[in-house]
Amino acid sequence: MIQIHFIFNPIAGSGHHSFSECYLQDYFEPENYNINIKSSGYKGHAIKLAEESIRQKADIIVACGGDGTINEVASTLVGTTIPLGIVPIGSGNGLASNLNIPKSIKKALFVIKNNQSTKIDVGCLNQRYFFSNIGFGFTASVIGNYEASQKRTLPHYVQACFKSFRDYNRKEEVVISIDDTIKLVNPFLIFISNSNVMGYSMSLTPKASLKDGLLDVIIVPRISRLKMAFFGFCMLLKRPELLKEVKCYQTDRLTLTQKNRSFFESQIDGELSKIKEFTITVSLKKDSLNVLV
Ligand SMILES: Nc1ncnc2c1ncn2[C@@H]1O[C@H](COP(=O)(O)OP(=O)(O)OP(=O)(O)O)[C@@H](O)[C@H]1O
Repeated sequence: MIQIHFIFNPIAGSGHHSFSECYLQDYFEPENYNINIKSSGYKGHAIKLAEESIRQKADIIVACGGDGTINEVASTLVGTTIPLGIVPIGSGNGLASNLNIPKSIKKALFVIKNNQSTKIDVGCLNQRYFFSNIGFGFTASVIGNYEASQKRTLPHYVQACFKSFRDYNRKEEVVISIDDTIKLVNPFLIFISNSNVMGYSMSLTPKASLKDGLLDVIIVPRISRLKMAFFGFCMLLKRPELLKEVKCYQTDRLTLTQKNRSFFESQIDGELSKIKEFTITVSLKKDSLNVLV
């Protein structure tokens, strides 16, 4: 008997999805599968639910939600042999897009049933994991405004971008050490990605791969509002390098040190996070998560 656990975020995306045992039994027949459905009740709850599923000897754990839910569930599975299934019912669904997991729930369930897994790299920010991307500066500001809107839809994401475009004016100096290069930057944004999709099919790192053992890094220094608007346009074209100030790197490790503050305002897989450290190390664990694709 296969123990399959579904961890479902009821507020992900439109917030209109629900999963019943009866519905899932159409895909996972009761003769072969024991279905366990858990609903997360608050931010971070999916971590506890997934840890409980591991103790309950789940054979497959499925994250039903967006990149935030995937982050919570997958973080407990790094380094284990338990495969992660994904039903992408979030708003951005960056990781699922990179993995070509269909947005149709029915098709995503068939992918899980098919039981083909692949190993992907996992990003580490100090002690935390990320699977899609992390960002500082403007990208964290956008996520802050997006979360404040309390709605997880594309129009609210676009509104959050415009609000940050209008208001964002932070001055911070960060020392970045990548491979043998050390530089002091006053960034508009720093974006570090394992995946080639940010969410909503947009990308700042179209060449990133979940399997290449490398993180793709984009650093944009402080620029004028006109250039910010041009950069937004380049992002829609998936050609961020068209702005000449953009610096792109590929590496498996970098460190960021704040010059004047004792914390980093960041987004981790699309969730706002304040990191109370002067220095952070970002690295990669190669092939450390099994995902059903
Ligand atoms: N019952 C709940 N009430 C409030 N927040 C929740 C609840 N369950 C989970 N969360 C939180 O909701 C946040 C958003 O979830 P998730 O990322 O899955 O959806 P999304 O933002 O719509 O999708 P995406 O990240 O792909 O855009 C996560 O931080 C998660 O911890």
